[in-house]
Amino acid sequence: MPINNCRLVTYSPAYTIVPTYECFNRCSYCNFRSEPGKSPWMSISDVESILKPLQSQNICEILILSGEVHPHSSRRQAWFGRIYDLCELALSMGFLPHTNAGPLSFEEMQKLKRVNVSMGLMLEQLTPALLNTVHRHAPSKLPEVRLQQLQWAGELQIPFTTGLLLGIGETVNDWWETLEAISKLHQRYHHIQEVILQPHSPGHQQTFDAPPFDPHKLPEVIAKARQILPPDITIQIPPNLVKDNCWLLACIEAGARDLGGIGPKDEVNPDYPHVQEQALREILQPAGWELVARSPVYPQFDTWLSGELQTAVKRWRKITPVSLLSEQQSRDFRNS
Ligand SMILES: O=c1nc2n(C[C@H](O)[C@H](O)[C@H](O)CO)c3cc(O)ccc3cc-2c(=O)[nH]1
Ligand SMILES: C[C@H]1O[C@@H](n2cnc3c(N)ncnc32)[C@H](O)[C@@H]1O
Ligand code: MET
Ligand code: SF4
Repeated sequence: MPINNCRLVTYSPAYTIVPTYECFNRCSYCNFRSEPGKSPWMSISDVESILKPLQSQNICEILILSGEVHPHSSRRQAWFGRIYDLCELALSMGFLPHTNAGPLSFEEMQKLKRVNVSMGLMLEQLTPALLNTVHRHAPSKLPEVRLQQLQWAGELQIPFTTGLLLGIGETVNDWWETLEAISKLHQRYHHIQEVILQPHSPGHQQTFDAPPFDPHKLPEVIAKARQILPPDITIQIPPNLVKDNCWLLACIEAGARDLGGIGPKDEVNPDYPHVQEQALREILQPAGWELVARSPVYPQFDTWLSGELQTAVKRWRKITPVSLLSEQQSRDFRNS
């Protein structure tokens, strides 16, 4: 089949490191957090022994996903320092780090840019109504704090991942408003590489008593998001949270083109095992979609990275057929 007619869907071969599960926020849908002081922090040598055997496994991304220490806590500096050191270690071992550790100060973001090829933070939903419900005890989820992160990422030229958590008590109109806000910031800074549309998926620990987001609604949300978002932003959906294969395909037909980081465990949704590469291929191929590995930084952002990071990324570009990806992106762009 000529390359032009390939229909491509990407994913990032990834492994997740959790510096700590402790978090001063209590989002009521969370199945990840533990109480402050109750989760030991990962040491550099712990992580080194985890990463060593992964070096021969074609895993490119190390996702650093963390619970949060309060910005005014006396432990904040040590927490941040640990995250920085873990990123530096992963990089020195040949991996490409992507960090989502909640909201950071401008200076913290500036420092982490040196050791991350991209970073991320979900907007969840911008409506302040959630501050009385799921986010009542989660100061990090203040809409203005989250939007500020996206703006700083733009100012600092950090390739950025953001997204919406669907089904946490928001209205349909709230989806479009949150997507419009992402769109607006991207038009100013051109820094958003992907938007995750994440269906709320109840787990064993959460106190928020609501059903999973109805997967039948997802294709419709994706189609409208595709209209609102600029064409150079990729829409990502997590395949482990869209159980039915037909609906996964419907999401792709509706405009999703990426399946996110895939590794041995989804730390955020531990009750929903990641669907592995081969199984995904078997769902996609009969419908004419080819699954392709990508790196955690999209090729159009390579020039925003330091020389050292660019060298690390180039090693992976040799194995990932990015020429195919750029081809698809420009095609999607033309068709939009
Ligand atoms: O396995 C997961 N990966 C998650 N990732 C990883 C993500 O799929 C990749 O790190 C990016 O696509 C970069 O390759 C996130 C990254 C972010 O920046 C923000 C939110 C998430 C959420 C999840 C998640 O719930 N589960
Ligand atoms: C890392 C991201 O994971 C998402 N997240 C947190 N809890 C859940 C859940 N129960 N179901 C789906 N996604 C969740 C949030 O959007 C957070 O920002
Ligand atoms: N605590 C961060 C956030 O909510 C990232 C991990 S959430 C499980 O944004
Ligand atoms: S979702 Fe993130 S911020 Fe909220 S409690 Fe869980 S770890 Fe903390």
